Amino acid sequence: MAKIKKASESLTIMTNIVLPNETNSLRNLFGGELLAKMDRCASISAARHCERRVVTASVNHVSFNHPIPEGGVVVLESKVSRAFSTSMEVYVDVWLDDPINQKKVHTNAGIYTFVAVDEFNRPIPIPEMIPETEEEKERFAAAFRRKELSLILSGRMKPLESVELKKLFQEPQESKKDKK
Ligand SMILES: CCCCCCCCCCCCCCCC(=O)SCCNC(=O)CCNC(=O)[C@H](O)C(C)(C)COP(=O)(O)OP(=O)(O)OC[C@H]1O[C@@H](n2cnc3c(N)ncnc32)[C@H](O)[C@@H]1OP(=O)(O)O
Repeated sequence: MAKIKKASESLTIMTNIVLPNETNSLRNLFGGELLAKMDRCASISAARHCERRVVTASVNHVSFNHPIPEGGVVVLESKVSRAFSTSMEVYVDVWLDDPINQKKVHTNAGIYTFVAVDEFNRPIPIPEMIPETEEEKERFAAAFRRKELSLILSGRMKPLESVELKKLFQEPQESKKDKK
């Protein structure tokens, strides 16, 4: 197995048409259906990166920005945004694609954490990941903060133990001097 992989090697694209049994009373794609599709897409990206079995450890963020109507073509695109020791963050973007008018609307984004596990479901080390594009680099840079936040929210880390997250709430030394 490669020790270092590119973000693009985990790219996974899933395209579906929204069927009536997947919709809510407004005849838009039901949120829970979308979450399941996002989890499936992201888990394939995670497995592609680490070439191992993976489990979902947390769903860190999902935004619902635009409804997806019955009959709509929904495109999910996921990639590993950062690999840690045994866990990895996966970013999922969702678009509503109108193939007739050739328009694409970004409807959702989700951030998932997966852990690679062995046959006894114990976490195992995964390859490092290198971001290449500007977007991959931005997502990579912010992923450590998000991991800390997720660990704090799940009770696995105390807020004061965080490194990157804490920096967001600390005033820069320069501005402190200015106030004196
Ligand atoms: C060759 C193969 C080809 C395959 C080809 C097919 C491809 C197609 C793939 C289909 C793949 C199916 C995908 C099913 C996806 C589900 O549906 S899985 C079902 C739902 N999930 C579960 O049941 C998981 C249940 N939880 C667990 O088993 C354990 O809690 C876990 C997640 C394994 C963690 O175990 P643990 O003993 O607590 O381990 P611990 O060392 O504390 O943490 C491990 C890592 O997770 C991180 N972590 C733990 N919790 C969190 C959290 N809340 N937030 C952030 N990070 C966290 C830790 O920080 C640590 O990270 P690293 O610093 O090591 O990177």
